[in-house]
Amino acid sequence: MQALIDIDQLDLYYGDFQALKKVSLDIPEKAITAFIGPSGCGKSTLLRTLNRMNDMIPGTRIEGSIKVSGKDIYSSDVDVETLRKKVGMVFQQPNPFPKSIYDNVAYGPRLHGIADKQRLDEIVESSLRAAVLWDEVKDHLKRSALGISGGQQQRLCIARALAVEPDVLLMDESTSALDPISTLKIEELAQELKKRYTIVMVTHNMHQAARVSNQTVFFLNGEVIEYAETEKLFSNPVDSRTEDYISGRFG
Ligand SMILES: Nc1ncnc2c1ncn2[C@@H]1O[C@H](COP(=O)(O)OP(=O)(O)OP(=O)(O)O)[C@@H](O)[C@H]1O
Repeated sequence: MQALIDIDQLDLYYGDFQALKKVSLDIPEKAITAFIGPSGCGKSTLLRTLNRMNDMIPGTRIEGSIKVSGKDIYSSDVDVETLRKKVGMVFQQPNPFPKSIYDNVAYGPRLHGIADKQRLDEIVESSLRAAVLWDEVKDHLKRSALGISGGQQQRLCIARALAVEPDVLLMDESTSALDPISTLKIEELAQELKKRYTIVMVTHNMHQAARVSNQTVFFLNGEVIEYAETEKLFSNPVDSRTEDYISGRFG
């Protein structure tokens, strides 16, 4: 598989505190890569660097490089809005806008200049279908997004991210606020989406990483300890710290 994201010797500092240390990873396209590790090991920090969400945190500094499709995303000529269109993100808590279901999905395309009603209708439908939500909401697209269930809201947030045709979908513990059935739906959805998108997910749930991902990266104190095919990492880890973590001895 070809690497879509190439992280090279990445250091990240919050002020004086170094949260990521010499992280180097190749993330393959059209597959699911899971980041696991104990609380505070830097999983979310690394995920945020991939679409420069960390730019919003004052005092953050990085060294090293991240390339997406061969292009350094921290180079001075990169337009961050364009990057975030390409590298979409879904958060831990579903965060639909206080707007209709339709307007949530149409929001990004409108922002990027699409005004034609028929074109927007098509995008809204195809995005909701891709997020496996269409059948549940198609008869009340004008209703508030805040009135649907948490699991539906999270799939709506995925549809909203897909509406701008990203290459990469970042999922930051996107099922941790959901019930088991909604979680399963998102996991099944991720399996479908990886046929078209590159997915990087942070999860606290090792079973989830083992169930859904193709590759798993284990982090400790801001460092990559082990990166392998998921099956291999969980069945035959090379590093004793990985083994201790996956067998529940710490974290
Ligand atoms: N905005 C910030 N300012 C200062 N330090 C931060 C900031 N965000 C995170 N950190 C620190 O950076 C380290 C990595 O945090 P991060 O949230 O990336 O870890 P994580 O592995 O995602 O943890 P969790 O699983 O608990 O979400 C932690 O020590 C954390 O306290």
